[in-house]
Amino acid sequence: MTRPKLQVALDILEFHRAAQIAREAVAGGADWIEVGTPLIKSEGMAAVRELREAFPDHEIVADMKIADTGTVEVEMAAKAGASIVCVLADADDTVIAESVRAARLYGVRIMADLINVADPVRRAQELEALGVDIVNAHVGIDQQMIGKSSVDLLRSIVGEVSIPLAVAGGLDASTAAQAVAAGADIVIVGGWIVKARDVEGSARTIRAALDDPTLVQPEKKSLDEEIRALLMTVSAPNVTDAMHRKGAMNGLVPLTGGVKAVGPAVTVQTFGGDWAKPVEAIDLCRPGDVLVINNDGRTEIAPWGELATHSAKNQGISGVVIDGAVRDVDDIRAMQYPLFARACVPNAGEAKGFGEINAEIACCGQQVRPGDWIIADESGVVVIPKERTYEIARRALEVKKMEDRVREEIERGSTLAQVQELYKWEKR
Ligand SMILES: O=C([C@H](O)CO)[C@H](O)[C@H](O)COP(=O)(O)O
Repeated sequence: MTRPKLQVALDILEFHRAAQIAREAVAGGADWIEVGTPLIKSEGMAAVRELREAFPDHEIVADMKIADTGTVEVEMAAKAGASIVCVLADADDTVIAESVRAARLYGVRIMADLINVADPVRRAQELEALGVDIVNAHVGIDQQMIGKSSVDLLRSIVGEVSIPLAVAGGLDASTAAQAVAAGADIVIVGGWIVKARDVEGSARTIRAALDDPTLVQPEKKSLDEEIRALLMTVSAPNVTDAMHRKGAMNGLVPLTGGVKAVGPAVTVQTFGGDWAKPVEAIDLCRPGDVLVINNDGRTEIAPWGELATHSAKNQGISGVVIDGAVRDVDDIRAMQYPLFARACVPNAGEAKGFGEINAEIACCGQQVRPGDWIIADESGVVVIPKERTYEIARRALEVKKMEDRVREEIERGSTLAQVQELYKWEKR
C-alpha cells in the first residue's frame, strides 16, 4: 500500500495567513496544499499563483467546486499553477467531460467532490467512466455540524471504483486514521490543522495517524456526552457567535466566579419568592441538569438560598439560573457553585406551592423549554434550542478553534485588525 497523502485545505480568507499556515502544515508533514474554496473566493487565482510560487514541488489543489463552464475554470486554475482541480460531482456530465478534456490539455488532474450527491456509488462509477482522476468522499462543513460522517461516505464507495479515493470533512487524527483503515488514498484536513494554535504539531499528529492508524483508538460517547464535552470546551461567547449572536440572557450576573454550568434545562415558573417549586424541582433533576427559574420578575424577594444550593449540589445539578433574586450569596460563593441571578436580597418568600415545573418559561429575555441546553460562564448565560444543540456545539468549537489561531498570530506580533484584515472586510 502506498503512503496516504495528507492534503491540507487552506479554508481561510486572508492570503498572507494562508501562506504561513501552509508552511507550518508542510513542516508537519502535509504533502498536498489545497487552495480552499473560501480562499479562492476571497483572493481569486492570485492565491493559486502565489502558493505555486512558494511551493514549486508540491501538488497544489484548487478547490474550485466547478459547477459550470468546466473548460474556463480548469484552464484558469491550471494556468495559475494548480496541478489538481476540483469539480462538483453533482455537476452535469457535460461539465465533467469538459473539465476532463481541459485537464488533459493543460496536464492537470481532476478531483470530483461528492458533496451532497444522492447516490454516491453510482455517481463515483459514472465519474470514473467520464475520466475523473480522483473521487473525494466529502461531507461539507455545514453537513458535519449535524453529524454527517465523511468516513461513512468513504466506506460506501470503497471497492466500487478503481481510481484513487480522497476523503474530506471534519477529519481529526482519530477519524483520519479510520479513513485510512477504510481505504483512503488522500486524506484532506482543513479545520483541525488550519485553525490549530500549533499548525505544525496538528499536521504532525495527523500525519502519524495516517502512517499508523492503529495508534488512534476512537472514543465511544453517547450524543449527550458528546454535547457536554463540546460545550465544556467552548465558552458562552463562542456559543452566541455560533448562533449568529442569539440566545444570550440579559441582566444576569454570575454570583460565583470561575465556575461554569452546562446541561439540559429543568424549568421552574414560580411566583414572587415562593420557593416550594424551585426546591421540589431539585429532586426531579438528573445529575448534569441546569435548573432555570423564573421568579415572576421579582428581585425584592428570593426563592433560592444556601440550603437549596446545598441540595442542588448534592444532586449533581450543574448550575442554577434565576430570573430574580437569591440570598446567602456569601455561603454560596464559598461553595464555588455556579449560580446566576439578577439580584441579591436577604429576605426569602414562603413555600406556598404556586407555580409549575417543566413548563416553557421566559428567563431574562429568552424562552426556555425543558431539555433546551444551557451554557453559563462568567460572560453570562446562553440557551440553545434542544433540536440544534449538537450542531451549535460543533459550530461553537469551530469558533473557538478559529479564535485560538487568531490569538496565536496576535502573540506572534500581529494585531487583531491585521489578522482579520478588518478594513478590507468592512461592509460597503
Ligand atoms: O471543501 C471544504 C469545504 O467545503 C469548505 O470549502 C473543506 O476544505 C473540507 O471540508 C475540509 O475541511 P474540514 O472539513 O474543515 O476538515
